[in-house]
Amino acid sequence: MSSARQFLLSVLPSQTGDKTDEDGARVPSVTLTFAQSLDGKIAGVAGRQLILSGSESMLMTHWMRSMHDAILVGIGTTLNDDPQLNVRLIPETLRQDVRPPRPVVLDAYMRLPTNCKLLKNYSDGKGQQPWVFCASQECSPDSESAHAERIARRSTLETAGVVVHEIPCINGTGVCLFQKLFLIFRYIGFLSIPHLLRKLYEQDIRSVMVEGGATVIKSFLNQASQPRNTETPPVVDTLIVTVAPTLVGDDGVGYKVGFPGGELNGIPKFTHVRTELMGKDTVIAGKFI
Ligand SMILES: NC(=O)C1=CN([C@@H]2O[C@H](COP(=O)(O)OP(=O)(O)OC[C@H]3O[C@@H](n4cnc5c(N)ncnc54)[C@H](O)[C@@H]3O)[C@@H](O)[C@H]2O)C=CC1
Ligand SMILES: Nc1nc(O)c(N)c(N[C@@H]2O[C@H](COP(=O)(O)O)[C@@H](O)[C@H]2O)n1
Repeated sequence: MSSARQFLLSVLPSQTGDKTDEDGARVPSVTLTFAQSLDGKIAGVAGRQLILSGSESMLMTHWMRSMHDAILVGIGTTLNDDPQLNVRLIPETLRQDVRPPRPVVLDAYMRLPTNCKLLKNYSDGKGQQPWVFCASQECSPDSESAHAERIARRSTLETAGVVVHEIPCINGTGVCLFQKLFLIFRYIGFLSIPHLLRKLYEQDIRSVMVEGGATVIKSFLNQASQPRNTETPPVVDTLIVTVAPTLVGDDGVGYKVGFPGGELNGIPKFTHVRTELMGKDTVIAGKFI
């Protein structure tokens, strides 16, 4: 067995399919993963895509993709990188048992371009049919033209081969009006991650690998920091970060953790599990507690 595969099997949770959220609803296990430079950047100036991972850790990422039912990115990454999110690097002889993962895009306003690689790969048989999660009607402006535009976008995407799922946006249910207005303003166009995970489980997704980008990483780290009762597992189970021995500089794109105004405000509790050298890169895996 390849050493990257062994590493992953030792750090990823076994897929029992019995994970539940705070309200007892079934949800998939979540792995958050990305590659960063020594100075904590995930992309170059103005978001330019950087190949940070060397061949060994990139192969590990493809093995990781093969061990998850779905690979999720935000629309920012899709527009910027035009990613494929499939399993290409595993040697042909070992690929027979690999089930291609489902590409999933968080895309509140259905901006996914119909000429993207995800759709091209699907039509060429090189990837699964992509799913877009968009904002449900109640999160969208309530005007006739906005309604018509939503229907038109959905129809364009579906005709191009996308499966569109509607879920609510972050709306501050259960908080006071002031906080609610703050949340709606701050997270405009952000989909509710608890609703996303439930919907994914309903669609037979038992494990999801979240690849980024910066905004999505912050959202999932924030979810991992949410207070919960002791029996409920964290929303994000595993964090696997590839650290490349390179510096990008202050103009590169980093990711943020937590919120100002409190030492541990929004910073999830994390415990180290294993570190492995893969070629030039260091791959660090840990769990949230
Ligand atoms: N080094 C690495 O491993 C990776 C680097 N990247 C880089 O990240 C950059 C893209 O990052 P971003 O622009 O921040 O885009 P992103 O991929 O994080 O997408 C963010 C967008 O997704 C939508 N969204 C809907 N619901 C959301 C939610 N609950 N939470 C967060 N976003 C939600 C919003 O429109 C939001 O603006 C690119 O430069 C790309 O190259 C992306 C993935 C991995
Ligand atoms: N593991 C890893 N290392 C890097 O150096 C990266 N830039 C990324 N980026 C992620 O992979 C997506 C591209 O995937 P495809 O090769 O097109 O399948 C990119 O959009 C990021 O999500 N990851």
